[in-house]
Amino acid sequence: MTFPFFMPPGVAFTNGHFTAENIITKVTHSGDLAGIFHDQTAWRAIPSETPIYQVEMLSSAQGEGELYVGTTHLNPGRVGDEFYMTRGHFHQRREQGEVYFGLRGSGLLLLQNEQGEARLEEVSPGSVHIIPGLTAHRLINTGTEVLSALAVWPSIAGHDYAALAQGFALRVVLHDGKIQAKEVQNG
Ligand SMILES: O=P(O)(O)OC[C@H]1O[C@](O)(CO)[C@@H](O)[C@@H]1O
Ligand SMILES: [Fe+2]
Repeated sequence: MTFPFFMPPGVAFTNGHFTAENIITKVTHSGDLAGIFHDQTAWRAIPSETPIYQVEMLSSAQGEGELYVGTTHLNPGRVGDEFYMTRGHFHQRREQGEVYFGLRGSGLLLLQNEQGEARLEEVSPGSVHIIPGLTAHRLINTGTEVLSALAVWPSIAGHDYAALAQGFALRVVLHDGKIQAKEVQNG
């Protein structure tokens, strides 16, 4: 399924018209991602206020059956040989899934189940991704422009970062000019 439309950053479609008042914007900087990237020396060399990604979401209702919608804009870049990525999370309510729609740029969606089995899906304009329940997810920008993806998820899902304190089972790096997924031995 390919969507012909592209929602520019900072403007959202709600109740049949575009408004900007009811958007919540959260920027994640390099300094917010301690321990996330493999090469800690390279990470420390990046100014902590360097923006890595920004999430704009609609301040919709909370509660059973309610949905959040948000767009993640992930900058291009690497920490050492590892591509910029989101922190990644399971949902607090593990059984809750999520849908991603690729809007701009090119990258990967890293999906990992509770048994530690990981897989990657390519994200590009028009791509659609079903994130099943019980599955951690992380967006990775392997391109040279901003990677933008719209996400829809249940407002009761919540974010469990602690469950991934050991990190994901795969890291995506640039090696000999090629994008490579490397298995992480010690998690
Ligand atoms: O919370 P993370 O792992 O930094 O991911 C960024 C955002 O991506 C989403 O999964 C979709 O926008 C949000 O729930 C999340 O806050
Ligand atoms: Fe999520």
